[in-house]
Amino acid sequence: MVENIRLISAQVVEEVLKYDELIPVIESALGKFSNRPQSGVIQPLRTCLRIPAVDGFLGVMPAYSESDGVLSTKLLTFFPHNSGGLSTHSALTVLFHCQTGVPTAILDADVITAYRTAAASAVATKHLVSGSPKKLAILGAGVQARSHFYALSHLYNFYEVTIWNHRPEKAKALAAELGNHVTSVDDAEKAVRDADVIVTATNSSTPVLKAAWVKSGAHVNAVGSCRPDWHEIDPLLMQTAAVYADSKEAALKESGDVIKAGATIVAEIGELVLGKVQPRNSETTVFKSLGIAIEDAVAASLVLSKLDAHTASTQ
Ligand SMILES: NC(=O)C1=CN([C@@H]2O[C@H](COP(=O)(O)OP(=O)(O)OC[C@H]3O[C@@H](n4cnc5c(N)ncnc54)[C@H](O)[C@@H]3O)[C@@H](O)[C@H]2O)C=CC1
Ligand SMILES: O=C([O-])C1=[NH+]CCC1
Repeated sequence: MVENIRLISAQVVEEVLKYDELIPVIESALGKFSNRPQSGVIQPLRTCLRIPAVDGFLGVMPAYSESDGVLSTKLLTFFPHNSGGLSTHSALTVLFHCQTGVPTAILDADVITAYRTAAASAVATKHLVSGSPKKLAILGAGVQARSHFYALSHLYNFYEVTIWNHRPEKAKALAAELGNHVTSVDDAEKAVRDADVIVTATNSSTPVLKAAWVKSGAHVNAVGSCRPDWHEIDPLLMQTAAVYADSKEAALKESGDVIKAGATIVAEIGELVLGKVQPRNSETTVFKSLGIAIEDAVAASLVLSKLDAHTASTQ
């Protein structure tokens, strides 16, 4: 059995996974997730095994989508104190044959996690922001900061992009890598001033974004602090903005931003995708992203179908 399992490296994933294909796939998955089980999606809340010694966790994230023909589980570790070039998140996705249950592939899921999370934020932004946002601000300068820049830039032509990080040298390096309309800003308040779209993607356990800094009508993709006792957003913003989530169940159990602020979730992004809920114009919005297993399942399936198409075209 093990000899027939395909092993897909991060490098191969990076070569084939493109936002023009991934964003619609994630959009469809979010819709199906919010219409489960009728849509054929089955996905429980992930199991997070805490590792107190390193302040981290091991997450187990199974998902099944009948219509996509995909059964998978992602195994993910978050070790926030990793340093010296070692990434804080490590992930594998295992795919199984839907009829036989036989494992078919193991994918390095580091790149998938970076891309599918940013693709979900792109979907949320598309449904919650009207018109053409001009300024993007990113708090954090790690893996998710980079993937969010590319996914959101795939949808919009930002005139200005600012990056803040608690270690300014990382923000400077990322800004230099991303292009000449991207600048690093040492003060988080200045970085988000007048921003139309804000991304928070840090490992902070305390708020990095204050309500008073956010322009009225702006949209925030709140990507970090996926733990019930960590928060990255000022509770006042969570209480006053219209808050959306990828999963209401996950937001209420896993998100310190939601739990500590006692925030109300207006709707899931999938409900917007399905047209079940209409966004209210011009309100300040927050997308509380936790990351859901169905995103990993369909992204992994997309990678394999791209590889299969490539193989077929070269035979
Ligand atoms: N919603 C989702 O689906 C996903 C969420 N995440 C979360 O997004 C966040 C960022 O993830 P990555 O970019 O992969 O991590 P990373 O480790 O690559 O980057 C984290 C960034 O946060 C900064 N940082 C670390 N400690 C900080 C502190 N105390 N205050 C302010 N900034 C601090 C680092 O300098 C770095 O710029 C994490 O909280 C992670 O758990 C990650 C993957 C998926
Ligand atoms: O869904 C995911 O992969 C993650 N959510 C929080 C950390 C990683």
